[in-house]
Amino acid sequence: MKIPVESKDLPPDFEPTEWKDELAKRRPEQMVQYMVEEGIAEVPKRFVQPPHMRPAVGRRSSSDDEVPIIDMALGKDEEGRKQLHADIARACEEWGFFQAINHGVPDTLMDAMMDMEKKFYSLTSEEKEVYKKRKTTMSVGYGGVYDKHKDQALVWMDRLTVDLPSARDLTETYNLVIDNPPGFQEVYVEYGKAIYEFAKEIMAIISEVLGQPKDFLFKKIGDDRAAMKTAFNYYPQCPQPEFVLGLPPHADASALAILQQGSPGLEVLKNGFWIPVPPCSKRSLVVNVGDVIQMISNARFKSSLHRAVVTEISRYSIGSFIMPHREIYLAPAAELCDEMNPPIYRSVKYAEYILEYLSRGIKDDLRVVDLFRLCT
Ligand SMILES: O=C(O)CCC(=O)C(=O)O
Ligand SMILES: [Fe+2]
Repeated sequence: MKIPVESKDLPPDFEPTEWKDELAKRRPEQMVQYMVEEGIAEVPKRFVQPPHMRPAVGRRSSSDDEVPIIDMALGKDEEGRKQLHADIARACEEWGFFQAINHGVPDTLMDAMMDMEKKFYSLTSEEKEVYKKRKTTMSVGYGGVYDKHKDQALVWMDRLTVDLPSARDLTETYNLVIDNPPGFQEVYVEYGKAIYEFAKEIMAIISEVLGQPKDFLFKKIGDDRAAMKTAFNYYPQCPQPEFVLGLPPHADASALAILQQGSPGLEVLKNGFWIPVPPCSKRSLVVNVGDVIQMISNARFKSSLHRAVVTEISRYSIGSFIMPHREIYLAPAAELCDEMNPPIYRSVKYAEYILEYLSRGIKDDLRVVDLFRLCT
């Protein structure tokens, strides 16, 4: 199979995009996987979360309220489609999250991608380090995340991020090609396309739920200039999981996120409690609304805070983010606003939004969308 876009060195006058700060180029010995393989018995101080951030705080104990599970196969006939629309509307309004089953992404492709992720993390440190040195235009590469804010604890996670060449502005040709482990890129090209198609289907349904044509949301994020990147997250086993977080509470800056998880670890905040979202079947996909859809829908659909906790067992997840083109202006859609429902956000260029998102870190309760709220 042909790999569509080659990795190249960047020209000397190249201006990196705003996403460049998302992945931190940690030294090899600072990678979580490396530390764990060296056999540490205690979590280094830089990774210890302050008491109010630790995983046990605010975790829901009873289990009466669960993230909705939505059967995409309902959409096959007219009656079922109405039900599917109603289920997705409710999930996006109340939770901003749902788990999808019968979503159409082939089982074999999901398994193959997860196997490739595991193979990637089984490479030697030297082999993985190659991907820190390759230059790219987006936040793609290999490293840690959220390292920029010195007053915040480091996260117990290593990440490899790639982007889907067929879903991006082709003027940006410096994407990361993974040539080791062999076959990774080929599997990703197929997997990424299938996930992207699924995400477009969800956006079409959300558009119809909003009373708009199917391509409404996709057009709002730039049509063929929209992008998708995929993060291969690795949360190595932790000797003291009660002190750390794999990912601290955050809302996604994308339009949608689609997550494949190998084992439990994801939690979503609802009514002040952290609610675990374990995979509801071996190949379910978690779908969540990001800040972009919250803004376009004028907050009808919620981009909810979520986090990843770690355990004594290693965990892998694969998160794909559908994002507007950087030049797109985000704002509540005029079609969805009127006198009774005036826009609550001002318009902002997506590139500017990302700069804000990355400069804030995750220290406090501030939601980036709130920075663009209009005073009423
Ligand atoms: O791995 C997970 O469970 C969560 C990943 C996530 O929220 C993210 O990558 O933004
Ligand atoms: Fe997330």
